[in-house]
Amino acid sequence: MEAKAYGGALGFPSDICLNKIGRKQSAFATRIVYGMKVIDLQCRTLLTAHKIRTFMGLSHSSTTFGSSYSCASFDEDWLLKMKGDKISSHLDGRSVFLVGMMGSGKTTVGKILSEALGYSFVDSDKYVEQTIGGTSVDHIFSQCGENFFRDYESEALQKLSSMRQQVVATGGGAVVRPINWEYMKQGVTVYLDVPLDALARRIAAVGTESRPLLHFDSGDAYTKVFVGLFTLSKKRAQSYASADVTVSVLDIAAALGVDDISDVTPTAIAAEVLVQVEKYIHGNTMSMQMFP
Ligand SMILES: Nc1ncnc2c1ncn2[C@@H]1O[C@H](COP(=O)(O)OP(=O)(O)OP(=O)(O)O)[C@@H](O)[C@H]1O
Ligand SMILES: O=C(O)C1=C[C@@H](O)[C@@H](O)[C@H](O)C1
Repeated sequence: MEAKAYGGALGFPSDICLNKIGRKQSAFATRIVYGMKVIDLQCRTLLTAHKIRTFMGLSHSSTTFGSSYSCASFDEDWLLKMKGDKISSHLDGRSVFLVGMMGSGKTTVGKILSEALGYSFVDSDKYVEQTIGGTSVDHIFSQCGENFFRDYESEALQKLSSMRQQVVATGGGAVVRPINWEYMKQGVTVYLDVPLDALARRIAAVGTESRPLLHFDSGDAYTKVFVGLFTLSKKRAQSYASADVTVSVLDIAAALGVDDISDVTPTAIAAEVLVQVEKYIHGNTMSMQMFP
């Protein structure tokens, strides 16, 4: 959706994608990325984005980049990249492991995050599938059982933990084996905390074919998925809490002032991950300085 915003007041035309939510998200990304310099940066960013687009011959389009979410606009991506470059240097090559329930956005957010950090993206479920000759997770579960899958999952995490500069989207159940934490803690672990209701809505919408622990034969998809997720989350809550960093989508929605958390874009979540990872790294550095 196109909208004249900000730019007009500055004396240049703006066609940046800013609908009602998009405007809030864009402001939010700016705010959380750069703290107090909000207004100044919004203006500079939009001006820069405008200049770059003019240079690229895009000044009359409402192009969005890298995402099917219409609010992930050019300025957000640019800000995210700036922030990602900074955090990347602090991470010193350490990987980021995203943990969370099925459907929490580890893959979607992880891809955005990896681009911002200049890291590779790996999906540990896909890694396991490739190791076992392209067999799907669903097929592995049905033919060989969950334990068989978990063994390969642990092996995958061990291998991935020895690599650097990767954003790893782990399987939803990777947190249940304590040994996996030893592997993942070679990097920074981030828990994406999304309410079960939103997860159930997302998963019911796409189906459960690729999610063997949530299979159902018939009936109301949402309710069955919700009940399945509820049971799993009860068992896993403590494990997820072991992550170095928690990013709560509810908190982001509250900061944005939006009622429906489905209005919180993956880009806004990725931005918040960067902010929380930075805090975590600084906290660790400070305590190392205080207690040498
Ligand atoms: N912030 C978001 N808002 C709305 N939908 C989202 C958001 N993030 C992810 N989704 C959608 O939710 C579904 C699940 O996302 P994704 O595959 O990234 O989750 P996941 O944590 O990797 O899941 P799994 O562990 O089952 O592989 C996808 O259809 C995706 O498009
Ligand atoms: O939550 C889980 O236990 C799972 C999540 C998926 O990512 C897959 O790893 C598999 O379907 C199991």
